[in-house]
Amino acid sequence: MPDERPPGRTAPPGASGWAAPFITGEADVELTPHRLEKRRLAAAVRRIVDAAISMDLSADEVTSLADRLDAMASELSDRPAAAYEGFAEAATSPWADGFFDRSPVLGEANALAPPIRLEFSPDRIVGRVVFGAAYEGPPSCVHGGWIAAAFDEVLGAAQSISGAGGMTAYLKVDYRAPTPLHEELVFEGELARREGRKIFTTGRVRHGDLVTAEAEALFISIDFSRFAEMRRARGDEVEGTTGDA
Ligand SMILES: CCCCCCCC/C=C\CCCCCCCC(=O)SCCNC(=O)CCNC(=O)[C@H](O)C(C)(C)COP(=O)(O)OP(=O)(O)OC[C@H]1O[C@@H](n2cnc3c(N)ncnc32)[C@H](O)[C@@H]1OP(=O)(O)O
Repeated sequence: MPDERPPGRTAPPGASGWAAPFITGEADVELTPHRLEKRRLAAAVRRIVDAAISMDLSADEVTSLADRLDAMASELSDRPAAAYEGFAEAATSPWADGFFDRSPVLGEANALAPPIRLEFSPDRIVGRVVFGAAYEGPPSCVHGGWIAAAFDEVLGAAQSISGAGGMTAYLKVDYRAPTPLHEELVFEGELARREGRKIFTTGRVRHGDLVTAEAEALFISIDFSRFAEMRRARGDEVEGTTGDA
């Protein structure tokens, strides 16, 4: 089991495999005021993105808003990027900010993320989300690439039910019916089977009673020292390796 948890995170009674402590440990990471403010900042940026794509503005209003936001963006991009720790999906998440805050799909502190809210149970992962205007593909429908990204994440979480975790080898999506924007969607993911390093998962997304897409994905569990290598390549200082998945 990798030993990259922050100090103080403990596995709950009965947890097995490396994944369960990571997932259930999410709740142990303190929601500090700083972390909550990062989430609030991302939520504000998300609203700006939504408004920028949806609002009916005159040309002058567009120019005025673009000037103000452009100035703010310049101010921010002049600041150096902060170093962060972690790996893989956690790589997008510094430990201090919990496991998923920076995820591009789940991250409440990442304005790019819709975000999807995951619920973990021993046999199933459920992800709830409302995609806004910025995610439009066909008119008033969610872009298929975002549906695939959501499945990658939900099935990526479902793989951990196997007690191991790794990278997506393939992801197949069957789009059955248009998936609406601005409506609650419920993604589900389960472990189908594990054969050695191969972890097979299946899932679907529902809008009410209607299944709008189904998916299957294969994940290959990997030795987490490979994440340590990727982090070194990124320029992180990484001590030792992290053990097997
Ligand atoms: C990220 C991990 C986090 C885990 C966390 C879990 C809990 C957290 C909860 C929740 C949310 C987070 C969830 C996030 C999820 C997002 C994940 C992504 O989006 S990952 C980015 C996209 N994927 C890549 O970039 C992979 C790129 N590919 C590779 O690096 C390699 O190809 C890799 C690691 C997949 C396999 O390479 P090899 O060298 O380790 O192993 P070889 O020997 O090639 O394959 C092993 C076996 O698998 C089969 N295999 C490999 N790829 C296959 C394929 N595409 N189709 C069928 N079989 C395949 C092979 O034929 C082989 O089978 P035989 O042992 O010979 O029977």
